Amino acid sequence: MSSLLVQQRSTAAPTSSIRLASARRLIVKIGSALIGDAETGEIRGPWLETLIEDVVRFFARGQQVILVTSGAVAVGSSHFNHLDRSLRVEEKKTAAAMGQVQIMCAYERSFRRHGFGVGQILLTREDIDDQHRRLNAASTLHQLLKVGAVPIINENDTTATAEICFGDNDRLAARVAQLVNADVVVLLSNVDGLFSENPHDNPAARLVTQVRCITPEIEAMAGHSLARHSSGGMVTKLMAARIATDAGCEMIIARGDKSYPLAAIENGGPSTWFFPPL
Ligand SMILES: Nc1ncnc2c1ncn2[C@@H]1O[C@H](COP(=O)(O)OP(=O)(O)O)[C@@H](O)[C@H]1O
Ligand SMILES: N[C@@H](CCC(=O)OP(=O)(O)O)C(=O)O
Repeated sequence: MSSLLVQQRSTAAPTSSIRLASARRLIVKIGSALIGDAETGEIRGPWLETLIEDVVRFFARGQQVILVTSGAVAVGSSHFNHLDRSLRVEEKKTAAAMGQVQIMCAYERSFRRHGFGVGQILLTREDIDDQHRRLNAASTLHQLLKVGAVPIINENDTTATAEICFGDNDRLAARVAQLVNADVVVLLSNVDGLFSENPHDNPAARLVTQVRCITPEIEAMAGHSLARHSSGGMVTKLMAARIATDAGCEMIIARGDKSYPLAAIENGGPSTWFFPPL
């Protein structure tokens, strides 16, 4: 791998802090494994509270944050624990319908403690592809921010079919960034960032800290996910990076499962930054 692509963690620290603090509008995407406990599917309430404290701190500095959250299926699947097999499509949709209420209640309760309201927006790819629907979604997002409410987006898993679904919230987050001219997309995941190969397959894989061009060499590093309720692995994260950076937006992949995940990035924790083409 080119040495240009792999840089030391220490050089990223001040940059991450300044870059995140100077973003006017950020999209923060939360992967399924962060919000729902992998075993029980229960919402990781104490962790969520620390994420919300991070987000509230960003708003206090005059920044705007839009959340894109996964986890409806992971959390709602606990209602199907009696089935000793993976869920069928219609069961997943049902799990999503139930889990979505649970995760939104948790977000709402947590933000309310800090004096913030929330607004739920459920989208499919059609909603973003169609100009009228896209403009309606954008208008609602802007209005929510205007009244000081935090927009919380997920894919509309109930109505999405194979033809019209994103299937993963990585690309949805990037398309939302494009829609609202965000400066940075943060994908909070279960790994430190993009590695030279899947670190679960090879513990010696190296973290790529900066990507300035998504070359075939970079694409070849990305594999799929083994996690039960996750969708795209690194493959869809790279697709998201292409969408975001082509729209002039920076993108970060970082591990989000520890407390205060955004502060961790600002403090120079490991991550991969993708930059728009020069
Ligand atoms: N090159 C790679 N670098 C890092 N992770 C990789 C890579 N290739 C595949 N993966 C897998 O992608 C997973 C992250 O994607 P995913 O499980 O879909 O997360 P999320 O639920 O946050 O979207 C990692 O846990 C890892 O198993
Ligand atoms: N819309 C689905 C999320 C699908 C998805 O992208 O999951 P993930 O790969 O964990 O971000 C849900 O809420 O369960």
